[in-house]
Amino acid sequence: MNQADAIRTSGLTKTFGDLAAVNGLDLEVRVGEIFGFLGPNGAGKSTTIRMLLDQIRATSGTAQVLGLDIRDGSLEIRRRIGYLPGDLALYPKLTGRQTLTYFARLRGGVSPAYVDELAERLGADLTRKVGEYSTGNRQKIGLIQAFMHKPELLVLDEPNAGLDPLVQQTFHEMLREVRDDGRTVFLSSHTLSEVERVADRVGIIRHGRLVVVERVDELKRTAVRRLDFEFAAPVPTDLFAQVEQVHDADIDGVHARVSYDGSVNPVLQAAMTHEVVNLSSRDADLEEIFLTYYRDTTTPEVAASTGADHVR
Ligand SMILES: Nc1ncnc2c1ncn2[C@@H]1O[C@H](COP(=O)(O)OP(=O)(O)OP(=O)(O)O)[C@@H](O)[C@H]1O
Repeated sequence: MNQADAIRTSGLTKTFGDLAAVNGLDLEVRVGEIFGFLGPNGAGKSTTIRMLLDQIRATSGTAQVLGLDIRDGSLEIRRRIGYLPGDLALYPKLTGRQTLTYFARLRGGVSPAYVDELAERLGADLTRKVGEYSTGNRQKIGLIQAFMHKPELLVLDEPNAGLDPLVQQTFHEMLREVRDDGRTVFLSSHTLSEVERVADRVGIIRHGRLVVVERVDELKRTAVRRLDFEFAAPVPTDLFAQVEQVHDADIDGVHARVSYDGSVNPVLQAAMTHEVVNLSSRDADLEEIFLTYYRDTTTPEVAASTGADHVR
């Protein structure tokens, strides 16, 4: 194992009956990076995390977290990481403060002053009973307990749930500080915009398989680009149908919005068969590349029966 890997999985697989929730996952998360684990609902993100934390057993494959085998080293792994589960269960009769004190006692080595600092930064109300909390405040308690012992690795399952934009900003600052400290963040999300803002690299998972791992800046560089045309007269709706580089062409009379990748020349050549009066291009948009990987929204079962499981 590479010393620089905080998480490494090899052929990690979990099946539930006929369903391969996670299918042959090969993943490397490096020490000191913020890694975004991105995929729509049901893609296999939580199942992966639960295997890494030994909450469920892999059907096959192996994995190490902080160099430790996920089965043999599970106790030490839990001690050394901070974890925010997707379905955080809290005792409703305790206040936020009592809840955090309880977690801190279980862990040991937590500075109360640091807990206060985190609570203040996130604007968490620790005085009320957890049962009376909003989703956002519950999430803040979950984040504080994950961060409070300054773990080497943070594993966060959908951490943004219920956080308002200002708190999200603070939370992202906290993630960057963890990275600047040489520690690692593994962040699962189905929201591209969240991951795009904060992650160094992303892995996109779909139907239990990793379809791409890439640096965010590189994804942006190679992402789908957009040209908006205005023509002198209405153009046929299939004007770009033969252009291989074109992903989508939305043509409405004299206006055409075209997304493409690769060379722009064939796109322009097709457009120039008509009189162009205006042309604007837009920067690469990660949302579009994300959609490229998710173009097929059919379920695995349907995809298997129609053979429509194409990832571009
Ligand atoms: N205990 C289980 N028994 C049966 N199927 C399960 C179980 N846990 C998860 N699954 C299925 O495995 C697939 C992956 O689920 P998982 O929760 O890992 O997805 P996810 O990417 O985390 O999505 P979400 O954001 O909705 O939590 C889904 O089809 C889910 O229904």
